[in-house]
Amino acid sequence: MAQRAEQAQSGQGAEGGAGGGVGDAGGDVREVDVVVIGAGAIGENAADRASRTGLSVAVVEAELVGGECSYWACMPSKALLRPGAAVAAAKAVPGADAAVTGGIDAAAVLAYRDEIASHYDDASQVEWVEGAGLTLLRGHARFTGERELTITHDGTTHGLRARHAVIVCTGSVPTLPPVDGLADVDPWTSRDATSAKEVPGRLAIIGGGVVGVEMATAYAELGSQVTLLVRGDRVLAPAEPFASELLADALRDLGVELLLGAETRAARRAGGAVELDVTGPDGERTLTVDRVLVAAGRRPGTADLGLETIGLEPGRALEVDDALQVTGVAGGWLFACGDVTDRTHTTHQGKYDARVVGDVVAARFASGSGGAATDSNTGSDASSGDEEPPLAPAPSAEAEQGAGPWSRYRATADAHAVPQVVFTHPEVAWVGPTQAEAEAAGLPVRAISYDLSAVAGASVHAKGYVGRAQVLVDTERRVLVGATFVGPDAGEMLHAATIAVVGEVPIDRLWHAVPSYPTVSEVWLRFLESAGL
Ligand SMILES: Cc1cc2nc3c(=O)[nH]c(=O)nc-3n(C[C@H](O)[C@H](O)[C@H](O)COP(=O)(O)OP(=O)(O)OC[C@H]3O[C@@H](n4cnc5c(N)ncnc54)[C@H](O)[C@@H]3O)c2cc1C
Ligand SMILES: NC(=O)c1ccc[n+]([C@@H]2O[C@H](COP(=O)([O-])OP(=O)(O)OC[C@H]3O[C@@H](n4cnc5c(N)ncnc54)[C@H](O)[C@@H]3O)[C@@H](O)[C@H]2O)c1
Repeated sequence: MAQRAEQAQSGQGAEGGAGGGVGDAGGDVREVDVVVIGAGAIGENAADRASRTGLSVAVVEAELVGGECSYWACMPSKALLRPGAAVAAAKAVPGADAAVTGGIDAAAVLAYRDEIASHYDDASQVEWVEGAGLTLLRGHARFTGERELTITHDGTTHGLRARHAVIVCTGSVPTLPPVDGLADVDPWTSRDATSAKEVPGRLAIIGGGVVGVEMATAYAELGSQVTLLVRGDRVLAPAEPFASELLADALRDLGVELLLGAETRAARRAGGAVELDVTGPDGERTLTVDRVLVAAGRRPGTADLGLETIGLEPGRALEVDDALQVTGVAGGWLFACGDVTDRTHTTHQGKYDARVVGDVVAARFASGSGGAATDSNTGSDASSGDEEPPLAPAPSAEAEQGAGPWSRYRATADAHAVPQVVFTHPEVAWVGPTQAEAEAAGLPVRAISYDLSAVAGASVHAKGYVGRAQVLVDTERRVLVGATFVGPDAGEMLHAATIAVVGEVPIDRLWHAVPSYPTVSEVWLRFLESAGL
């Protein structure tokens, strides 16, 4: 590990990497085997895996190591959402409800959020990167040609050359919809909403996607009067329609004003407040709020990456194949994973792609000098000491060359079994296609739906439990292709479905997977009974 780091740091000498040609680098050029651009969760994992056959790997990061997920997305947003779920869970159990005597303490929630976001300090993640034997380079990376980059940090520019491969993991940035005057009212993006220091009295949210519904839930529970402006006819449009309906009811119960079919036309300041002109099914209306959160989607982080120097268009997503190699660039040296590919939009699926691309790079460009596996959480040697030998062999060029779907070298699940948990109250969790998507793809599916409140475990879990689940069965292959769960803690029920879908477990075999009594998971038994078993 240490050897890899040293090689990278002394690259301009020991590794024979000195020389010009790397943009405006002033002759100061490092050379490593592999460069990873972006040290978000995805870049960190790709770099760690890529280093497993002894390749020297440098990770370049312009902001905080850990990326969006750690400081401005998954972790802080869940910290804002968890208190509301915990209070609601206690209030739903007779006897326990008496213990809830006050409302949510917004200031304490924001302090808890800061703690979960490591107080916006990446020291522990830097320690992990260094412990894994990777070289961290602070700065903004830009391509200047094939496998060649410049890194700009604090006004100084250095060159960096990858001997074998570059993996782009630069994530995504929020989009600002073309609403007249919106940019002038200092709108919040998801970064501002997840790192806010105070709770606005009146909050308008533009966009009813994942960020919109999660932040509407969090801020309503923290005490804001929230208006959710949804362009389409339902919230959370990628989910099953029944999930959108249950979620819309829950948001209204929380006091969120839902404006469906709403188009925001213009925004302007009005004293200390903001006015929004909104057109909807009931005509025109002007909304006065204290803050506007824009949650209208994201675009890939490729605008300022020098893509034009390698024949790609800046601003566009990097298209990749199932080995995460960028298509449209010759030479087999460019890879990408995470949000920047537009192929995955969650941390867990991006990290799956990162494991695949890391193994592909480790196999294709193996230096033969290493081969020790590291634990991606600790950076420690997983194969040292008296431990049992690993059950899976280290990446190898031979294995990768013949690799097919569902091998560790191909991100096959991206097209079949992507799990998504939306941490609203109730949670909405699904894997695989929706019924409409499956039918559009020509799959012979039958949907089996069940009211979760009718399961014995639900009556114990919460009085007045509200939830519904649905599985999609391929009637020809007799396997599950998708599932959706809506209810308290529904996200915790999802992984069983993901395993059934990925494993293509026949429903006749699933019959033998007996859910424990009295858990809400007993719904699995009801599904199979409804299928005729
Ligand atoms: C509010 C919110 C909540 C979310 N909640 C969840 C959730 O609960 N669960 C979930 O699975 N997903 C969630 N997501 C999605 C998840 O955050 C992303 O899918 C994930 O962060 C993508 O990781 P990434 O590494 O591709 O990008 P990022 O995390 O954005 O990392 C990219 C890194 O690259 C760096 N970078 C960019 N350009 C350069 C450059 N030129 N040079 C050097 N460095 C550069 C950036 O500084 C950044 O650190 C959420 C997203 C949002 C917005
Ligand atoms: N729990 C999680 O896994 C989680 C949580 C938050 C975000 N994310 C990810 O982050 C990404 C970004 O989330 P997001 O919610 O910003 O994007 P999104 O694409 O999920 O939703 C954006 C929504 O905004 C709407 N929209 C676009 N322009 C609009 C306009 N002018 N007026 C009104 N509505 C408009 C779109 O129709 C869409 O419904 C997503 O890919 C999501 O998967 C994941």
